[in-house]
Amino acid sequence: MAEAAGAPEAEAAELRARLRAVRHTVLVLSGKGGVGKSTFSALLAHGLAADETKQVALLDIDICGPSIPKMMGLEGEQVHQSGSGWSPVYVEENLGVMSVGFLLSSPDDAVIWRGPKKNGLIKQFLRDVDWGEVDYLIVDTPPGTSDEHLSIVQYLSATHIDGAVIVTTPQEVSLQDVRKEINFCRKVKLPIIGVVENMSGFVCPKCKNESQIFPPTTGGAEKMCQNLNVSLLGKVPLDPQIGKSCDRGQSFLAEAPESPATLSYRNIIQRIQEYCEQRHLQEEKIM
Ligand SMILES: Nc1ncnc2c1ncn2[C@@H]1O[C@H](COP(=O)(O)OP(=O)(O)OP(=O)(O)O)[C@@H](O)[C@H]1O
Ligand code: SF4
Repeated sequence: MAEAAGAPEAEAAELRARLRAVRHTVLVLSGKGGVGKSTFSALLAHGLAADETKQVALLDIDICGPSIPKMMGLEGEQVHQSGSGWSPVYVEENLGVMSVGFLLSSPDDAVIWRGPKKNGLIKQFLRDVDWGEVDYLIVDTPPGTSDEHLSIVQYLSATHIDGAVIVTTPQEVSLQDVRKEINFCRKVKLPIIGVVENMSGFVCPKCKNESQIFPPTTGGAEKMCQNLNVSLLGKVPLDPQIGKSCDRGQSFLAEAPESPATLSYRNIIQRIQEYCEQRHLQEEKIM
């Protein structure tokens, strides 16, 4: 990736110093709102942190609608300042979270900020949060391709990004926006780890029969991924328990280990880990 496009060298050096101990960075994107991107980011973080030998960080840059504090059971928490920067809020010893939600006096406070102020905050999150040694930094972004996306890609290009995961539903309206998202990634040279089709059918908990709630009109994410030469990481079925667990701030993966949605999540998380490890090995070979 082009070195720190948009970030002057001194700034890039500061970011590199701060994020030096981050091994892998994964951005979570979606074309549309409400497709389950923040849920995916939260469960990806939980799933990775289930391995106690891994240190995981979750950064929520959805500045106008931060939902991560509630999903991670951290509502009402505040950011603490230490000598070495802002301290993340920890869910577990190996799972730290930073969100603009921790800076708001009430969860209902609307954050209506203009581009430069949002960009300033994103930079501050990357430069000032003391994550320590981290195996995976997961970044939950706002829907679409906005100023925040450009900023985070520009700032993180000072270090490195393993790639992006794009979350969609099978509906054509959502898939259309994913195509835009893929074009954005290609334009800014952000590698695409793959696409996740969320809310992909419903497995009846009683009879295990699968129904399609959002019938895809053009072959769904699978066909789109084939056409655009992007990996489909997996399909996550609808499960009403996901919303309930998230609203309670609990990990759905731990609460419903046998659910088809959990099994699908586990496969997807494993594929993301394999991708990141592979990329790391390739980078080591180049260096
Ligand atoms: N597979 C699923 N089955 C059932 N409900 C789901 C599933 N995935 C997400 N949800 C629910 O869908 C709703 C929207 O999810 P979420 O907030 O993660 O979307 P989002 O894409 O991050 O939205 P936004 O970008 O607008 O914040 C939530 O209530 C969540 O619990
Ligand atoms: S088959 Fe249909 S009605 Fe019967 S239990 Fe399953 S989802 Fe419910």
